Amino acid sequence: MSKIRVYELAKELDITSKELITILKDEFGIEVKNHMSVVEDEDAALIKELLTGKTETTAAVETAVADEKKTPSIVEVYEEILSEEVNKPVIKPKKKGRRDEKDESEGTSAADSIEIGDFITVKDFADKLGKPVNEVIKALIFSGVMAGINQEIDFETAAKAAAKLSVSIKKSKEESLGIEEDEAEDLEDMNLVKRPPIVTVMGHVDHGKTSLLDAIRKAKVTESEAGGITQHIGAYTITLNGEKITFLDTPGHEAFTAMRARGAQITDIVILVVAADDGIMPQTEEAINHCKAANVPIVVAINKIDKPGANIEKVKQELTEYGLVSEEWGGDTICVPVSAKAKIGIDDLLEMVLLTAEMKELKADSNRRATGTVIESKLDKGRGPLATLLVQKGTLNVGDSILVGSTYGRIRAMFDDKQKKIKSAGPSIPVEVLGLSDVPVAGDKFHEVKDEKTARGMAEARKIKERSQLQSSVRVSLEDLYSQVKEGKIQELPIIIKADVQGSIEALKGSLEKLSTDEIKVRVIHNGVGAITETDISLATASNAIVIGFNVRPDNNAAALAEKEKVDVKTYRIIYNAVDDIRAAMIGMLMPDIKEVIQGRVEVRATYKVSAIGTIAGAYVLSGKITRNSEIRLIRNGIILVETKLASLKRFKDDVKEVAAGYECGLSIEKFNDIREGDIIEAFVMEEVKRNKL
Ligand SMILES: Nc1nc2c(ncn2[C@@H]2O[C@H](COP(=O)(O)OP(=O)(O)OP(=O)(O)O)[C@@H](O)[C@H]2O)c(=O)[nH]1
Repeated sequence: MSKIRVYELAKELDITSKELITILKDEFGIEVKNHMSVVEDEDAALIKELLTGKTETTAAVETAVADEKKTPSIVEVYEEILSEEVNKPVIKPKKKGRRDEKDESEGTSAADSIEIGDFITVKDFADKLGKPVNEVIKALIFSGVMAGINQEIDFETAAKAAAKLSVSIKKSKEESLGIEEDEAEDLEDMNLVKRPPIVTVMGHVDHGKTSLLDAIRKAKVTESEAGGITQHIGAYTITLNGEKITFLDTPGHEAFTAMRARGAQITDIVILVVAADDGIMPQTEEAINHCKAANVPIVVAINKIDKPGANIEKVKQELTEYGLVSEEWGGDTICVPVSAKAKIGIDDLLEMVLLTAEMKELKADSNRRATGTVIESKLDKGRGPLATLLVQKGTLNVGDSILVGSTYGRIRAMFDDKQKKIKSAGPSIPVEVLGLSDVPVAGDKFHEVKDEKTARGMAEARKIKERSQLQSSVRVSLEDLYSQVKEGKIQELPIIIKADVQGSIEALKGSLEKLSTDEIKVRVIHNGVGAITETDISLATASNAIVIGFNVRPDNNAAALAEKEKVDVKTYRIIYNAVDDIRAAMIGMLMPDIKEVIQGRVEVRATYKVSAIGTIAGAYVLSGKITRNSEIRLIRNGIILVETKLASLKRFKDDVKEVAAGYECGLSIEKFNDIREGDIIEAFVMEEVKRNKL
């Protein structure tokens, strides 16, 4: 293998030897002594690619920015649109497929329908449309994308803008870079063959998810295949009676929801583990709701049947309350009694999984270009970015070029779940791959494309797009529900309800679901008693739902996550108000509202009974502040017990106006004496907020 010295390579790249040594160490994990050390040719090629890649991206961004400054600036176009709006308040949409008479008189040859590939620059797009660039940029702005004349836009963005210009648009086969996402294509395809099911294990904490995954792996992998210990790469495949099953081996619903939140639904079947001595618990219920929301079939593993307290029939009874009626009782839910510990029923369970898979007729074409999803990824010091990919269609081979989210690469090496080097992997097979330019994000899709240059070009175009669209992700919120429905962005309003008692949930659920109209369906996808938790927020993120709390509050982690993910969380004390708000939001009549602003959180650390006054709390301000005039609510285990005002606020013996975070205080609450150690007092004020005008 040929080699190049550090100083030679540095010269070629126009950087100093010292800079190159740092890059070698930090980005590739290659330690070299000095400028005379040698670098393998393959490594040198990768470094060159990395550095030129970076320069090209920067150059592309700079060109885009420069273009925006030249003809015409986006801001100018935007201002023009605004002034047009003022002079001409009603814009009549053009009839689809018909040319505008203005167009006719000026003699522009506007097209009725055009074909483009996966990506196109704004300028080329305008040429194809036969429209002035200004007009195209305007249409793009109306579809929510700010793009300069030389910036590349993808097919989807172009399609939206074209629709605004009443031009129909098709993907051209020749210009397409090879991303074949069209599901319909597969249906027509004659090459479909059976593929293994992809299974996730879910269930309540300690019900035995990990033990079951281990039991399956040990029973089936080590016994049948030489090689022994399985590496954890996020997924593994087992064989039963010549049939394969792929397990995603991160148990629990976090992984499942995280994937769905990124739009990746990879699980075909869920094994729901329920401990026979414990029955259905809150996380079992959550898992059931996750599966229902994702429309994934469940096979129930009733675990721990070796335990003296095991009661299989009781579990089946409880399952019926969630609409899962076992087969023996005339339903269609398969329940298999197992013991992960005593290794009972494992084969039965796997057979039932295969049976369920057979009913689903899972098929894929293994002869096409590979596509699939990233299961796990990490940066390995020595080997660079590593990713576990689950192939979903086609066959992935060593040497293939792939685009993964906004990273790319050429597969240098591929390993199976036993760390055995392999050359190719077909549908439903997980593989660990080497050769990506960066660490991809779990849940991202990958696509094989024709060559590495194409992969890189597309990855860079995606990065630019990501930057320009960073702000504009669509999240459902009551404030702009109406406009989202009108624009056809959503047809369903999924809601998660958390409340202090089951009775309120039932009442709220009934009233809310009755609000459904032809245009928008209101659907409660999950409900539960207790505080709003992080899991509720991640389910909301994954399902684009809003969260309604009735007499309960989000805990700290949930509040932080909701803010980060921009999930709309609304809390109410009166059912009527909740129903009224949603009804108003659906018809675009949500009025300016009074919004509460949290001032601070205070923890009760001791209580004293004083006969003339009642209960006094010794408390500590955890965050923000509390003031004498604050409105307050007393929260115990996430549930609101009372909402009222303070009767007194003291520091030592003195009455004070406010106490800040980090200080202790004494307080009593108006007409409320049941204060206990550990209670949280939330101080807030009400402020009027303007809602978005429609
Ligand atoms: N007797 C008995 N114990 C079991 C069985 N399966 C699991 N356990 C025990 O139950 C406990 C919890 O099992 P895990 O596999 O860690 O449960 P998990 O659902 O993965 O728990 P988390 O990962 O914490 O959510 C462990 O102490 C296991 O040894 C079983 O079939 N029988």
